[in-house]
Amino acid sequence: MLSLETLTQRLIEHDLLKEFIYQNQWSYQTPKAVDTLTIGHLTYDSRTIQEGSLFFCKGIGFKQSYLEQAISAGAFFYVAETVYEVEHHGVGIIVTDIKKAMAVISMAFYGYPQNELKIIAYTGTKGKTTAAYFCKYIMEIATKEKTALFSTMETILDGKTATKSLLTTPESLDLYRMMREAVTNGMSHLIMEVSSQAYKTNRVYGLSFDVGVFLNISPDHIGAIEHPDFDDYFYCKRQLLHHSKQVILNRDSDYFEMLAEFSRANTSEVLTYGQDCPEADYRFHSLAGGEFEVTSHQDVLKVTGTYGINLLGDFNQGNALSAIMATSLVGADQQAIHTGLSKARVAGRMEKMVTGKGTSVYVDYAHNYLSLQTLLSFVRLEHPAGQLYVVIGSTGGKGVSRRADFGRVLSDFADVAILTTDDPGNEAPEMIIADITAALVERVERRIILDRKAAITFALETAKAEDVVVLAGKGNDLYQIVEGQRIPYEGDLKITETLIGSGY
Ligand SMILES: CC(=O)N[C@H]1[C@@H](OP(=O)(O)OP(=O)(O)OC[C@H]2O[C@@H](n3ccc(=O)[nH]c3=O)[C@H](O)[C@@H]2O)O[C@H](CO)[C@@H](O)[C@@H]1O[C@H](C)C(=O)N[C@@H](C)C(=O)N[C@H](CCC(=O)O)C(=O)O
Ligand SMILES: Nc1ncnc2c1ncn2[C@@H]1O[C@H](COP(=O)(O)OP(=O)(O)OP(=O)(O)O)[C@@H](O)[C@H]1O
Repeated sequence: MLSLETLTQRLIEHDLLKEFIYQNQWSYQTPKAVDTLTIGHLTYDSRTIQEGSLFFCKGIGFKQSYLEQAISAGAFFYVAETVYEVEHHGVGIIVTDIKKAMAVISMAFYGYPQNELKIIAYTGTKGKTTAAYFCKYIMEIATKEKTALFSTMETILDGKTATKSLLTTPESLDLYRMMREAVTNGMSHLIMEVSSQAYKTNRVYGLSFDVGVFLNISPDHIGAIEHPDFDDYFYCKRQLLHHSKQVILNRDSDYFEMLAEFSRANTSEVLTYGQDCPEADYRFHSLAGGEFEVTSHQDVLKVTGTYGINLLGDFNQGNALSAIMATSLVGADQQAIHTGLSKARVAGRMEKMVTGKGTSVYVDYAHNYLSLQTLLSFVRLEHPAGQLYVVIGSTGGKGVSRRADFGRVLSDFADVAILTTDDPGNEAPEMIIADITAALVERVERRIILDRKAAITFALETAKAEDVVVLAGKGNDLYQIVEGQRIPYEGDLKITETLIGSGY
């Protein structure tokens, strides 16, 4: 519940209020006749109105007819950036920025649940989900299942029940609604991923985190519906550093010095980590068998020692170290950290299988330059002999620059590129593939097989024992996005398991 009076105060504090419209009159003050009213429900979807709802008119695809539908379904309040010529007996609240206003109103409506949670927030081009899951496994033990999670893959509000997420970072209204639900469920901690889009579209406007972790940065998400250029992408991403009480930075990240400067401008609580990096506050060194050793000149967190994780790749050890530091900062002890990390699994990330004839097969969610480059260089090091087969496509409608990037990375590492379908959206997969092959050097053998299952089957059939097959891009996605629809897909993992089971 929220009184109209409080809502007005909050909007004024944030300099967001333009005017009220009530009975065709405008005013800057709350209209007298309604200033004692309270708001009992918020929504930005005209199909979910309740009697007396406040409706947010927001979004690129917004139409006046949605407001008309909302009013006729009983919305008494609407918030918008412009006055709409509609028949309305309720209150129009006109603001300068609808997404900021939605964030400010939502946090007030849900009673500032962020103040009742210790929040770890992750950003970076790659590794957010993996590191968030490392934290989740640790905090599950440390808090006895009182940790919520908002990740790209799943949302957990009661410490154990996972539902599929729609966005990496939810819209502000959903964010605060879910935080409140988590608090009501007894959660004390929250781990969340913060995308660059979340800052660009003010989903996290006004929100501060207890610990903010910046993993890495590399050009991505640049295109018509995301960021106009790298500068904008990087600017949005580094906003996390201004909104975190304590910051953890990866010394091995590009632009580290700049990130450190931004962080220090906001907080003196900056900790760094890195691989075999003497300047880092915490360093990790890879040992045999997937273990790694953490050392520090001054172990304020009391976390030095040897740890083991199930995920391959030294980059995942870096992700794990960031999780060790972040969870320690919010109260996890070393025992919980050890146990949590040893149990952690992240579906579709670095899952390795071996076929009957002995070919190693990796299923991994790598779907941009940084991740594919990291993945293939790791696989090359692990399997220096034999040919490297890569089954890969690229998404339609967004991240267009990834296609040429994939061509370049495949040129550097792959022997055989099997080009296939990966969420083509409204584009023809053949055209996406043509963009990839345009950047592919002659040396790399190529084969176009649009049906992804057939492409995987071909790779497993053709690769010899000493060869290695990488199935990149889809991770554990069980759908293909085609023309706005999620079409069910068996999944790279399941297909591979079935093929191996049937004698491959
Ligand atoms: C730019 C942006 O923030 N887009 C999100 C945003 O869209 P929008 O505000 O423009 O709204 P819209 O979908 O155009 O619809 C307009 C409004 O009409 C309403 N409506 C619609 C139909 C109707 O009958 N009645 C009605 O009221 C809708 O509820 C909506 O409020 O709000 C929608 C939910 O209301 C999201 O689905 C949508 O995500 C888009 C599709 C999306 O997928 N964005 C991606 C790029 C994204 O944000 N990705 C990042 C991860 C990227 C990374 O890895 O870094 C993420 O955080 O997920
Ligand atoms: N620290 C890292 N550096 C480079 N690549 C990484 C790192 N961590 C993970 N990856 C690669 O990126 C892929 C995706 O990992 P993950 O899902 O954790 O990242 P994400 O940041 O959540 O990605 P997205 O924004 O696409 O959801 C992994 O499958 C792996 O190939």
